[in-house]
Amino acid sequence: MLDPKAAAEAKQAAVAYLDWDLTERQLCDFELLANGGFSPLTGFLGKADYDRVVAEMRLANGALWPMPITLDVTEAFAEQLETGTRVALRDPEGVILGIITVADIWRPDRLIEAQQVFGTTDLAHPGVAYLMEQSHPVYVGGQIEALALPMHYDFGHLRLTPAELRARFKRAGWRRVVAFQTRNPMHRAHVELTFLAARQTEANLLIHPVVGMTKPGDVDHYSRVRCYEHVLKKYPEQTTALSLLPLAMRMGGPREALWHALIRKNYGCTHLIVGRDHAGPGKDSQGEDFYDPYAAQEMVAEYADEAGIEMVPFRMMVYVQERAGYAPIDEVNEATETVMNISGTEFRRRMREGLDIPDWFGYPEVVAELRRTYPPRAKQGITLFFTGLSGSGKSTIANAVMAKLMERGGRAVTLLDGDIVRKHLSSELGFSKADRDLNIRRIGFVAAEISRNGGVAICAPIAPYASTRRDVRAMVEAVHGGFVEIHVATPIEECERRDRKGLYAKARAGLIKGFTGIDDPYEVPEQPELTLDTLQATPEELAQQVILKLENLGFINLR
Ligand SMILES: Nc1ncnc2c1ncn2[C@@H]1O[C@H](COP(=O)(O)OS(=O)(=O)O)[C@@H](OP(=O)(O)O)[C@H]1O
Ligand SMILES: Nc1ncnc2c1ncn2[C@@H]1O[C@H](COP(=O)(O)OP(=O)(O)O)[C@@H](O)[C@H]1O
Repeated sequence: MLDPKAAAEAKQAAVAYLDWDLTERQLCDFELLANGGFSPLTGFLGKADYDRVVAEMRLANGALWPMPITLDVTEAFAEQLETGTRVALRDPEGVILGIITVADIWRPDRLIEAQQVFGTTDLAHPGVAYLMEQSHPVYVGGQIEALALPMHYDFGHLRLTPAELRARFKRAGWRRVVAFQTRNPMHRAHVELTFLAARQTEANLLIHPVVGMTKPGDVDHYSRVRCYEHVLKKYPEQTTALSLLPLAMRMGGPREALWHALIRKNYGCTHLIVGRDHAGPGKDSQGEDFYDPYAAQEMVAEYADEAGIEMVPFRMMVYVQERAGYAPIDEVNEATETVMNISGTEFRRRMREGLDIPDWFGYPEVVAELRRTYPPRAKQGITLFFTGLSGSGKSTIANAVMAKLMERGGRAVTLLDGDIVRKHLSSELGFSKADRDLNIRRIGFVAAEISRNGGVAICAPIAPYASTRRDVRAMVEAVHGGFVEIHVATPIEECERRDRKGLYAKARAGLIKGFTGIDDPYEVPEQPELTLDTLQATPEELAQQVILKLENLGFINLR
């Protein structure tokens, strides 16, 4: 980090530089480059460092470093760069955080990078998927000058930098510190295993959860940190600390575990707990593990001397009924003792369905916290997404469903009818594919916000393209809302016969071009939650079908 005077001068000079808006991942990487968490790195990797890191887990000078930390940019941006160009790196609000002096510009072979770093090119691996689908094609390497650390307004008191944490350990006389890495909420088993690890290594304990980017679908960090704060109270204050790590994980298994060890060393730790399948990416597209579950432990143990930090293997802790307490699984006699455990998948299922979580598994405060964040379906926000041809009956049925939901009460209901949206939100848009897609994405954005806050969004556009509908589903599900796609499957002949607005006649006469179903496509939904036949039932009956489907899916509780 530059001192305040130098930073002010650098900021002045940066007015003349090119600007790059850091992506979410780059922002995380920048923070650890700037605060020393990624020491010995002092910038985004250049070509020679990158090549050797990818091939051998070492920088060009031989220092151990397993993960490529690169600044990926677009082709258009790269065209403006040459060696020596200085670029201002900005956060999403436009604040200049640092300056990179470009040393290398190259186009990496991302298949080779994926294969070497993750051992696979399978897109089911989140690290590979990010590399292939989200990262930009050109890499830029160079030293950075950091002017400021990214601003965080949440949990500021828990975000200690490496220097701050080391100083804290020093003040407290903590010479041995074992770090616990996690991206999940902590329950009793985690507390027991960290206790055990700290006791066995005669070390103090740092709970060091990742709050940068973790695996897509993980519990968001706000909720997790509130859980960690509850859990912290279970530990003796004198020997336990909690601090948040703004790392962007790659889910890279063994390489990632070694990377975690080097980072924890920078944060002043002497030991790292490495679990079974540490930083594991989940299952591959064949349903198999990507890595041997113990490869991460072996990797960290192998390089422990060079990394300057010891590996503490995490032993799976299970609840033993006869002991009314936890024990490492390898110390249990399964012939005479009853072992109990709830897997992560089973835990999530119980939360989703509002089922009981026993006290032996979770702390009631933590479970209550997670229930607030992940309400059961009957309390979740939902998006009802009607799709179908013009005149198929979307608005009519949507209005009837809205009335029935309002009559029940409970959730706030918002109707985003095609016509209303076209008038207010998308008034400047026409009916080209690009305009229709943008229109639907806007509806999706609003619906996701409504669902995020526990309401019901009823959408009724034509939405003719399957991929756009899929994107909207993903937007809603990303904020833990329920998505219910309802195909109003009225045949075109019937829509045309009704021709409520006279538009089909105009389209047939060639007065409207690109009319859906006439000379513009409508992709029939392949797996909607519900298909409605308007030839066989009245709007009222169809609305009632929608209500029953919502009950069947658990989104409303008629009892
Ligand atoms: N070219 C063309 N194709 C289809 N529809 C047309 C077109 N031009 C105007 N309209 C009128 O616009 C309404 C459809 O708007 P949407 O926002 O639902 O369409 S889309 O989802 O963005 O494709 C649609 O309203 P609904 O009848 O309520 O579906 C039509 O009245
Ligand atoms: N079973 C039915 N369900 C829905 N609408 C029907 C049905 N039978 C006839 N209709 C008529 O079809 C027309 C559908 O128009 P609308 O709801 O505006 O469709 P969209 O919003 O899909 O363009 C209305 O005039 C409605 O009265």
